[in-house]
Amino acid sequence: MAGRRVVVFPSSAELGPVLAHLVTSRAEKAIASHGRFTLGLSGGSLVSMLSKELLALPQPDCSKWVIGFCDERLVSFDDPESTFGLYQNQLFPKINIPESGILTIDSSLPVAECAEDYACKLKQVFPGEEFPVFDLLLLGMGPDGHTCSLFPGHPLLEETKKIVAPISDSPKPPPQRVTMTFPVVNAARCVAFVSTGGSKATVLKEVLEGGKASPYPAARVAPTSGELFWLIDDPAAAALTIQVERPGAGAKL
Ligand SMILES: O=C(O)[C@H](O)[C@@H](O)[C@H](O)[C@H](O)COP(=O)(O)O
Repeated sequence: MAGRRVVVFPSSAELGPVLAHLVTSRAEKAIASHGRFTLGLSGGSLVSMLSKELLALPQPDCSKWVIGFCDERLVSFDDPESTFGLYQNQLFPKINIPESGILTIDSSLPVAECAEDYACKLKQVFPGEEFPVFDLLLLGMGPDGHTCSLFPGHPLLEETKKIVAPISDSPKPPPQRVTMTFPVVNAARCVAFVSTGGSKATVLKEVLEGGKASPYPAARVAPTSGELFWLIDDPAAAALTIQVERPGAGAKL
């Protein structure tokens, strides 16, 4: 791992622009080095924060972006629970990303087939790679320490072969989902968690300070050779005793 950076902001208002800059700077770097930018998105509060902040920037050229989903709920795209549906409402039509650059699940399939179908789509985009190497994955963390749809104590935490796995007993509804597995998450060139709010403070302390024995899935995110950022706000950081970065206005990561 290139080293973990825990970066604390007073609130989402200061965090958001730094997140947007992280995305566009990693996009520029990736396109310059290998001609495209592969980005994995998560749901939750990230959707509105990222959409708002990216749209506030001078329009980035997204024609060479390829977007996938770190996890997705098995519901139709017009269901308010669909992560793709939320981004489709708030972001995608407003940036110049080609439709072919958005890798969606086929929610009409049964969950196991849906996971296989999504894995095939990823393999086509990352031919020849045992595990897809995304340029940037944006992750959230639930108050139970889950990330993607990888929940505490679930057998999927031990998955080492599949790149995408089905889950039909998600403790958080909706129960049927597909999720990237840890080998994919940890193969990424850069992973950034975005976690805000006081409800995260206790679990965040366990995840960041609990060492290797931590039972929380988010603590297992440790890119093999990529960067790892935790972008958090003061309420989420309230219980931390480790050293953190507190960037000033206009900071760039
Ligand atoms: O599929 C889901 O259930 C959500 O996407 C979930 O995994 C989310 O990423 C975390 O709960 C963090 O959400 P917040 O950032 O909104 O706290």
